[in-house]
Amino acid sequence: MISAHGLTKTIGQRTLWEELDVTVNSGEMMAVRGPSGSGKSTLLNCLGLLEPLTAGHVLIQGANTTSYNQRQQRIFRRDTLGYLFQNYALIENTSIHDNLTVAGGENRKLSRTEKHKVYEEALEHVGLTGRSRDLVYELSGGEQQRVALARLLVKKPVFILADEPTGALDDDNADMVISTLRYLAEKGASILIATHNDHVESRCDTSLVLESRALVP
Ligand SMILES: Nc1ncnc2c1ncn2[C@@H]1O[C@H](COP(=O)(O)OP(=O)(O)OP(=O)(O)O)[C@@H](O)[C@H]1O
Repeated sequence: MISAHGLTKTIGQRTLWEELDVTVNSGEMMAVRGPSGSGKSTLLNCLGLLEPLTAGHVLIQGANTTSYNQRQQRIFRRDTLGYLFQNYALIENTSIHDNLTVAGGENRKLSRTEKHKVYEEALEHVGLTGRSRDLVYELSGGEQQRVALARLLVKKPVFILADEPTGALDDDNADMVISTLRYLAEKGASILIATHNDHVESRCDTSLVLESRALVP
């Protein structure tokens, strides 16, 4: 579960959002909506500890992540956080298999044989059975997003941030993204999805709408 209170982000003279409260229970998906520039990606980045909040605090599974030092942040990103991007964010010049090996999470403690089984199950789940030696840069966009989903299935993060994950995909691949995220929610994850897509929002449990805010004079 994520429970965040009083979130404020100011960049230069501009306050993107102020005194925001965000709660996503374990098992839930929340859509983050709002016009372009309203700060959806920035909110996700702040919750993922990729950039600092101006104010507010965040509890994830009861731990106050806002007070984490750099080492704790690294461990959080390695073990707790899963990220899904519009541009897939894979290591493009290597194989699908190699991209799964960097998934992190509890998985890294498994034996080689056990890992292989986990990878194959994840690839089967996203319709890429037997493709683990394929090179990422030779895959279509939809297939690359399936690899990114497989990486999440391998890692099983309890907190997932998805930034426009269906923005560049056709309907079938977009459905694959949402149904896989739903599967991960059913396994206990809390998920935030920044999206412009009404259909994606309709598949979420709750919505958070950010407003476009004018520049402070
Ligand atoms: N590091 C930064 N330095 C300066 N401005 C920034 C920085 N990060 C974000 N911004 C600005 O903050 C605003 C919000 O950006 P953000 O990408 O979070 O919006 P968004 O709602 O995700 O937009 P979109 O829907 O177009 O992806 C934008 O005007 C952006 O230019």
